[in-house]
Amino acid sequence: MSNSVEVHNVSKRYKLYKKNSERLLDLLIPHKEYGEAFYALQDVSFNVEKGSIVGLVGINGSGKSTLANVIAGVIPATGGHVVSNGNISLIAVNAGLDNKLTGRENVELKLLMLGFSKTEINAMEEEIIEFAELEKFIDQPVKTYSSGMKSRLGFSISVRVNPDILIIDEALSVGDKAFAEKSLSKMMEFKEQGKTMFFVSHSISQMRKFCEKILWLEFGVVKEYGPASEVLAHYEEFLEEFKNMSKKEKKKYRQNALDRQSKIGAKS
Ligand SMILES: Nc1ncnc2c1ncn2[C@@H]1O[C@H](COP(=O)(O)OP(=O)(O)OP(=O)(O)O)[C@@H](O)[C@H]1O
Repeated sequence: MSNSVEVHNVSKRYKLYKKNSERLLDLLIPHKEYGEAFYALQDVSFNVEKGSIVGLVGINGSGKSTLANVIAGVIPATGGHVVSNGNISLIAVNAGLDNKLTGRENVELKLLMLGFSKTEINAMEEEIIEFAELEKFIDQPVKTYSSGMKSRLGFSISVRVNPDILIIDEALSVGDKAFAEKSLSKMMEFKEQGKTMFFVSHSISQMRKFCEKILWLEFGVVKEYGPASEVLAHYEEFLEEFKNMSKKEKKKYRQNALDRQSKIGAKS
C-alpha cells in the first residue's frame, strides 16, 4: 500500500559516556564495551494506513522526536526497521537548515538536494518565501532568525516539495497563532489528498482537532496506540496523576524507566 508506514520493532540505542576518553576508547577498541547503553526507543511497533494522521504524545524525553527522525530516515534505528513507500519530509524547528546560509540559500540548497532543476527551483522559491512570510528577511543568515521564523521556513519548504508522508515535529508550537492556523489548513489539504501525516505536539487540543490516531510513548516504549479520543483521554488522566505526584514519586517513576532503558546486554 503506498504512503503507508509500518514500524517494526524499532529500537534506538545510544551510548552515554561519562568522559570523552570513554567515547574514544569505545570507537578504538571494538571488542570491549565502554559507556552505558541507553534506549531512547525500545521495540516500538505500529502500522499507519495511508491517509491517516497520527499524533505522537508523551512527556518530555519519551522519544517522540527520536521516533520522528527514525521514520524520516534522518537517524538510523539500531534495531528493527521502518517500511514506507512514499517520499517523507520531516519538519522540525531548525531541521535541515544551515545556520550560516541565508534563508534563500537554504531554500535553494534543500531543493537542489531533492533533485529539482534550477528552473523548477526558480519557480518554487518565491512561493516558499511568500508562504513563510519571510520576504524582508530571506537574504539574512538563518542564525539571525527566531525559532518561529526557522520553523516557518522549514514548514514552507516541506509543504511545497509536496511529500507523500509529512512529519511535523513541534514546528507549529513555536510560530505565531496566525501561521499555525495557516499551516493547519495546509495540513487539512494534504489530508484530503490522502497523504499520511505524523504530528508531534504538546498541544492536546491541536491533537484532538487534527489526529485520528495517537501513539503514546512513555520513555521509549509504546504505552498505547489507538483512536485519538480514547488514547488522549487516557493520556490526560496520566498527566493529571503525574502532576499530582510528589517529587519523590516522580523521581522513582523516572528511575524505574531509566533502569529499563539502560539495561545492558540487549543487542539492538
Ligand atoms: N544523541 C543522543 N545521545 C544520547 N541520548 C539522546 C540523544 N538524542 C536523544 N537522546 C535521549 O533520548 C531520549 C528521548 O529524546 P527525544 O528528544 O526523542 O524525546 P521527546 O519525547 O521528543 O522529548 P521532548 O518532548 O522533550 O521534545 C531522551 O532521554 C534524550 O536525552
